[in-house]
Amino acid sequence: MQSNLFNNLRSSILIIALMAIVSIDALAQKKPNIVILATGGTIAGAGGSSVKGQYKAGQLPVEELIEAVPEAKEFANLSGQQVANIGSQAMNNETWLKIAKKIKELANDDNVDGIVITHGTDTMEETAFFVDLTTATDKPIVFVGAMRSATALSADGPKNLYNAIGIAARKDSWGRGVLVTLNDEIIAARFVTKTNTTAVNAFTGREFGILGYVYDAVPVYYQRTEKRTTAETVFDITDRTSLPQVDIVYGYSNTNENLIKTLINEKVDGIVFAGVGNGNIYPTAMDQLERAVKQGIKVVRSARVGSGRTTLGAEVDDEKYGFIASDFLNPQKARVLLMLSLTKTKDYVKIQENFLEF
Ligand SMILES: NC(=O)C[C@H](N)C(=O)O
Repeated sequence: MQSNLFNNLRSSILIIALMAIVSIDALAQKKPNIVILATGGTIAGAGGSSVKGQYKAGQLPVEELIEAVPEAKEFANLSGQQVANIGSQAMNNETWLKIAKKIKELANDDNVDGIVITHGTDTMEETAFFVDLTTATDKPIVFVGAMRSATALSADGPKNLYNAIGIAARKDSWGRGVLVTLNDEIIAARFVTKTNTTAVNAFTGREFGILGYVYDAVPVYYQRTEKRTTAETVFDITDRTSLPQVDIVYGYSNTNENLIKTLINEKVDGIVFAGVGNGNIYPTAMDQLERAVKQGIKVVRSARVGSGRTTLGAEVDDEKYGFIASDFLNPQKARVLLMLSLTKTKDYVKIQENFLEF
């Protein structure tokens, strides 16, 4: 009698244990839900010939991009949403806000484990940095593009997308800020920049390199950025319908100061000067930038050089003129940070702090 009771108890414990193991196993095998947000670009581009360079960006819908990587369904549940279908040379504030708001919504959705954004490469670094600074989440957000159109011979888009989905699907990618992947490399949105007009290895992180590689959709990381990204951001665009007007003026020998006069007349909110060398400025342009600051326009000194730091108060006395030094941000990225800074403050000291922290 007693041994019967003991046997019953033993078999029920066994059944419960077995059920627990089965459900833990099912949980472990649960595929992550990855959303692909498509915005256009060469990755969705199509042309008349597979061997001629001519094509049009932003032609294929997101469903076709997903159909090109059926292998990714082995490790992720995929769904797609079309936010835009443009060449990224046509990217604007309105679409930035649309993309950033959509990403924020998905990041707050418990059913979403990672987000992949297909985007043209021309302005990818700007959109990726904008999203990096406006999405408070630890979930993986991965930008991906291609240098060859979807109809080109040896198109790089499908492999890049397959890798991007793999990056977004892995727990290891959480809390690393917005990531960009092309050509098997993973680069932080904060540092990534396009440095080649046509090559498949068009992107680099300059002196900060890559965060890791992605082999057959499995990311391997070697470092992380110390800069404040995603979860550590202070910027929020949820309620915004527009952004401050910030323009870039390119520096060169004999810079035409009328370009700056025009911006002053237009009452822009900020000017990024892509200076020569360490952000240096032609004398008559300097006079106009001084005038701009006096009229309440925020001026950031960056550099046209392509690498290196634009340092505070080296050949230009920034404190005297109220200029902000861009540190390691290139002009187009300095523009993004100045725009977002201006949504929070007009204090140039605080804006300078942002350029050292973000
Ligand atoms: N490779 C590319 O994606 C270039 C294209 N013009 C774009 O930015 O949309």
